[in-house]
Amino acid sequence: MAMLTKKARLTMGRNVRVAVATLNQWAMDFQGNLERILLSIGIAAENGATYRTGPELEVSGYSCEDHFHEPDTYLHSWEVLLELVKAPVAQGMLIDVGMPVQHRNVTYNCRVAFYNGRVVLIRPKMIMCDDGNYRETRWFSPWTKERQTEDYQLPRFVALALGQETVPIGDAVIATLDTCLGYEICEELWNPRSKHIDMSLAGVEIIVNGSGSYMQLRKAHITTDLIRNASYKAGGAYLFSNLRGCDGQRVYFNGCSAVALNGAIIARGRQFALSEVDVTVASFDLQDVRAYRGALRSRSSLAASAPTYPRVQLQLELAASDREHPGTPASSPLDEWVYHRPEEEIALGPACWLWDYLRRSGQGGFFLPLSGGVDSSSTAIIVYSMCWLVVDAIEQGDRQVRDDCRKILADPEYVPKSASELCGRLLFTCYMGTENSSRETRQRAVTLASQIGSSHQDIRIDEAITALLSIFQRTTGMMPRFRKDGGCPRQNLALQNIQARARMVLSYLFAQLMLWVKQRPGGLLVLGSANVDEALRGYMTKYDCSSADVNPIGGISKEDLRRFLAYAQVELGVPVVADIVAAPPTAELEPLVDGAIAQTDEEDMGLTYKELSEFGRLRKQAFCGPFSMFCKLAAAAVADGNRDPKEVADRVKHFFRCYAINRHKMTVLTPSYHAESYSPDDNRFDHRPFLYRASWTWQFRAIDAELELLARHQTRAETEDERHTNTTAAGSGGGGGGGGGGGGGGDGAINAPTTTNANAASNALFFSNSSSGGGGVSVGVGMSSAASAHQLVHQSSGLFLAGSGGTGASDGPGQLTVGLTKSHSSGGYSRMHSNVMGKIKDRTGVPV
Ligand SMILES: Nc1ncnc2c1ncn2[C@@H]1O[C@H](COP(=O)(O)OP(=O)(O)OC[C@H]2O[C@@H]([n+]3cccc(C(=O)O)c3)[C@H](O)[C@@H]2O)[C@@H](O)[C@H]1O
Ligand SMILES: Nc1ncnc2c1ncn2[C@@H]1O[C@H](COP(=O)(O)OP(=O)(O)OP(=O)(O)O)[C@@H](O)[C@H]1O
Ligand SMILES: NC(=O)CC[C@H](N)C(=O)O
Repeated sequence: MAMLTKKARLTMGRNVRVAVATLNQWAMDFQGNLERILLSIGIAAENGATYRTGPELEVSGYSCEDHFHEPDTYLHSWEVLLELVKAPVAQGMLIDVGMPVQHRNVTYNCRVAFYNGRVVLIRPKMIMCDDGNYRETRWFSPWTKERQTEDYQLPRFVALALGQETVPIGDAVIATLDTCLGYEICEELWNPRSKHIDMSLAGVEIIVNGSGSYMQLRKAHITTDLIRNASYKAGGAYLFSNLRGCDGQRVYFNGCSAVALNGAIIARGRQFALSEVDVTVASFDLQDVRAYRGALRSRSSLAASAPTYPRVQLQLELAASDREHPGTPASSPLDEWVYHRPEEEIALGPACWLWDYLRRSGQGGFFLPLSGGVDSSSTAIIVYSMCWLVVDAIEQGDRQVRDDCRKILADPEYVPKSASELCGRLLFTCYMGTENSSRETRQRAVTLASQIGSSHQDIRIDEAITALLSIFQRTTGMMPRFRKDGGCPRQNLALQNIQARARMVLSYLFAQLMLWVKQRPGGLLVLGSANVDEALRGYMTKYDCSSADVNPIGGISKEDLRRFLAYAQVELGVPVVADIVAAPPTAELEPLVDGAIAQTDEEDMGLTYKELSEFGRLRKQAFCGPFSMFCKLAAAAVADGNRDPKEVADRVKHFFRCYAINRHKMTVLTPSYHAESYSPDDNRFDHRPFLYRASWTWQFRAIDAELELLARHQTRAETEDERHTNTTAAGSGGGGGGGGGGGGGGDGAINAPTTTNANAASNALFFSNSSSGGGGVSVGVGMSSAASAHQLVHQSSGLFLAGSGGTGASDGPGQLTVGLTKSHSSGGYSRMHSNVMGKIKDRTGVPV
């Protein structure tokens, strides 16, 4: 007991209690943004925090874009800041907010810190983000004067109200009486020269990151890994605060605000949620930072010579409340952070984004043309998932969600009874059959609607199509015919497209009037449901039902949608999904043959959805033109021995031809939720021309030359192979191929070939990861004779093996990463292909 008391006394007075806010802000909504920031400050105060931080550009909203060129945006941001500085709830706490600031005619993306009625520091972002959907340098300049500050002249109305003329702006940190705090704004963490490194070496103990990081499938682990690693290597506390939700653009900000201490996450917020304000509070002992850093000897010797930072001195103790009311326990490291699987991310992310879109658009619900196929069914189920989230939030007492729901439904007393009951009010689905529609799809649509509770209609649209065609016939005297009736491809296609487009026209009619029919005010948003692969290939009719108001699945691949549906079948209880997934995707625009579907998407496209995903990733993530895409795929095909390079060439050419012909469709793609890193959305994410020479003459010629070269290599290899086989048979007796893999012994052992594959002779290297020795490697080459590692390295112009013998690596000891480059005398190509563990990933964590 005596021991305990002593220990408690020793740890008293050094615990800092901090709050990181997750806010669902809205670009240009200064009123709403102010209210949400104030609410977060209030919650931080209630929880005893002495410091509150929030997301990037939280005052104006992140996605103001060209509004950042408008002086009004800066004026209104300062007006909001003044309200915050003067707010009673903000007194006694160190607070910073993200907002745009103009200084000497240059605009910066800043954090503005204030304390007890004074603005104490403006820290501009020093490394901007221009990847993916980001375009920060279009509006902001980075602060480039390292470790320097200048005087910022506060706007007159702020200066007069606060009695303060200037504040330091620049690369400085804040020193309180008991610790030191510095800023690293969003991309500064993602950059190889992260700012936390120099700051932590200079003794900054708390690193604060206000972010605007958006969701992409399979990306959530990255921020957490970066934060954890930053605080693991540099020691100290890392406070990460992110936006969440749709703030007026195609992206969904990712939440996941967190606090890390010395390499462990000690508090975290949710990734997906409907609530507008979440505050994550954590306590940590400053002495733990000092102890951890002191024990890192290599860090200490670097820190001893690290240059210092300008420090803004504040007469404030961050641990004051702990000293005054001792006994607050420090937060413990959390158990492992469990990430949502991609199918869960699809169930939650687009659902939350749709909710924000719906409530902020002022519309009364959604209208969805439901075909009973994978795409429109996924869209319907995402709306259903949204209804689950809404019901859950209301049950948890979220008044904002309840009020938004009542406003959308124009029913001031409404309380939802269940997700499907709410879905019946919010979602209007419609099957629009023609004589080409099958009984099965119609039935699936009806069943799905009944299982999720949507308000469903089943209509025939043949009359409309006949009417449109008769106008054409009356005018031209000609009537197009389907292929099966002797029509040419042009006629066949025109007859398909008229059905698809008529659906779009009818969709807008129903969307506008269905609430009138139900005697509710307002209209419905039309939902589109073309997936990312169809867009990439252009397998869709321009201005058909793929043209809508918004599309929750436009950034998601068919493969991922299938996974999502399998998940929804079980988790959301929609049994009909099993039939929907099992059915072959079809447009049902050509006549049925004996009542059965005669047209399938994959046959029509000449490509499978799986191939489209692969091509899409290579085009966008690996930045492949036709030639290097062919080289990569041909190398893989040769290595696997399962496909002829000529066939690969044909498919790559077909893909690029279709892509080029249809790229113009991307210019009118329905705005969709950004989810996939290979999205072809040309609004922001994938900037390309929309008028191409579709024959790709130069590029395809290069493919043909490479094909020829491969064929020559193959013939030579086969001849050599034959010669070696004969020699071996004549009595050498040693080293022949065909041994099993994995024979690596001690560290770095490189063994004899493990595989025989005549096809692979000139191209393929096989690596296997030894489990028997740390970092043991066995290498096999597709030649039947024994070859030494020396030879291998010699034959390939570059061969990289990275073996880790460390313990505790996520894939266990002996993990390997292998890259191979090989030059051909004819101009050369390179590959990064043989990745044993399948672990080569792009920046977003997607295997490439
Ligand atoms: N470079 C360019 N810039 C701007 N516009 C360009 C253009 N090239 C052609 N155009 C115009 O584009 C139009 C042709 O495009 P569009 O009318 O869409 O027609 P189109 O692409 O020829 O045909 C539609 C395609 O989608 C398939 N489809 C239809 C319906 C449903 C589904 C499904 O998802 O299951 C698939 C159908 O089998 C066919 O392959 C023409 O008006 C043409 O003049
Ligand atoms: N019979 C139909 N009834 C209602 N809507 C339809 C019908 N056929 C197509 N649509 C709408 O047009 C969109 C594009 O049609 P398409 O034939 O390309 O379907 P898809 O992209 O394969 O999607 P799905 O998997 O939903 O059939 C569909 O997602 C759907 O919203
Ligand atoms: N706003 C930013 O600086 C974005 C940083 C980072 N690349 C991300 O995706 O989160």
